[in-house]
Formats: sequence, C-alpha cells, structure tokens
Amino acid sequence: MFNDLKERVLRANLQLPKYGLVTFTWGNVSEIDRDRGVIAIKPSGVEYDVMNVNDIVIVDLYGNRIEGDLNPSSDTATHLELYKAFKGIGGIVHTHSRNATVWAQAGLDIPALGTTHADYFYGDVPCTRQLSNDEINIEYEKNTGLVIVETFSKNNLDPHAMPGVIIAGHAPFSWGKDAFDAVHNAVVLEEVAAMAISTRVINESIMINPALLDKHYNRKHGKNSYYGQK
Ligand SMILES: O=C(CO)[C@@H](O)[C@@H](O)COP(=O)(O)O
Repeated sequence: MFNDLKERVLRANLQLPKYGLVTFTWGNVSEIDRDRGVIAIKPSGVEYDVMNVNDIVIVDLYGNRIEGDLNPSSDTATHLELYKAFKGIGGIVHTHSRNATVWAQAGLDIPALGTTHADYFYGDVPCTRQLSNDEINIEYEKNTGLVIVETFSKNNLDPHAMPGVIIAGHAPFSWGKDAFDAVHNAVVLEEVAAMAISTRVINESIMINPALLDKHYNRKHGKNSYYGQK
C-alpha cells in the first residue's frame, strides 16, 4: 500500500553508506506523507547491504506500526517530534558521521566559517544542551526530539534556514523537503563540520564576515534565488 514511499526511503537510506556517512547500522532516514498521516523509516539494526524495500517500516504519527514486520528505527520518536514541530519538512536523516559527531561530543555549535557553510546553513549549526538524567531515563528518543525543538525555539531559528542540528554528546540530525534533500544536507553538514575543525586548527579566532554569510545564503535561498522562486 505504501510501496512508493518505501522505495524512496530505501533509496535514500542506501545513500548514507554511499556518501560515507554511516558505519555499520549507525543511522537512519525517514520521509513523511502528511496527507496519509504516516512516515516510512529504516528498520532498527538492519545492515544496509542486505536491506530491501519490505524491510522499510511504516508508522503512524503516534509511532504505531502500520506496515512491516521489523521494528522501526530506535530513533523513530525523535523523527516524529521533528515532523510535528517543523511543519514544512518532508524528510529526516540521523547519522554518526565523524566530524559532525566530534562537534556534538564537544558540545559546541559548528561555526559558520565560509561560503560552503553559508550556501546551506544560515549561521552556526546549533548544538543542543545536554539532556537531564530524567530526560535520558524516561522517553529518551522523544526528549531528544524535544530538545532539538527547544534549541530552535530559544534561538529563534527557522528550520528551513538551518536544516540541521547536533545533539550534545550524541550526533547530528538534518532534514529537508524530502528524504533525498535531507541526505544532501547531511552530506554538507559533515563536510562543513570537517572544514571547521581544520580551519580552527589553523586559525582559532577566524569568523565569517556576516555580509558574506548573508550574500551566500540569500543568493541560494532568498526570494529571488532559484530555490526561492520554486
Ligand atoms: O543513535 C544511535 C546510536 O547511538 C542510533 O541512531 C543508531 O545506532 C541507529 O539505530 P537504528 O538501527 O536506526 O535503530
């Protein structure tokens, strides 16, 4: 019944090993069909090289399994909180890509240092606060979603202008208009995380000129841009 959606989500998940974003099974991609009130998501703990379309799990927006024999990703509740809070997004990716995860483990925002970053992320990619013990012990995955939403709301961030986040002590999430766009943003997030580490080793106080950040972000995403007019 959801074969079209499952096919897309399988293909998007298979892009994670292709782009070197996952080791073993450490990651997941989902896509939402808001009209039908479901998401398709990777099954938990299945190796990418044996995953097939029937393994992709369909859950409703409360996390109930609608189709599929396997358990949905252990991060499903995080994906659901993000879909609920960030209305325009259509796909979500979680990885443990090395350099973005290093920033998450350090508990630091990924600084915007150049135009590669500015073309996609309008400012520093935020790092959430650490979860409390209660938040970890009870409904951990849901609370992971909620702490992302809290970070965006406290910092007045627009999830369309900032399509990614890193979770303190954990790893990155990214999103986009669909599953493939979310994977694209996950690839860029990892690249800019790696560049920021090397840049700060060479020059620990360098910042981007805010005018350059504005120019590059708005050239790609502003009203008159190719994307803005679509
Ligand atoms: O975050 C983690 C582990 O820290 C998980 O995303 C990762 O192992 C993938 O889990 P699933 O196979 O999607 O259940």
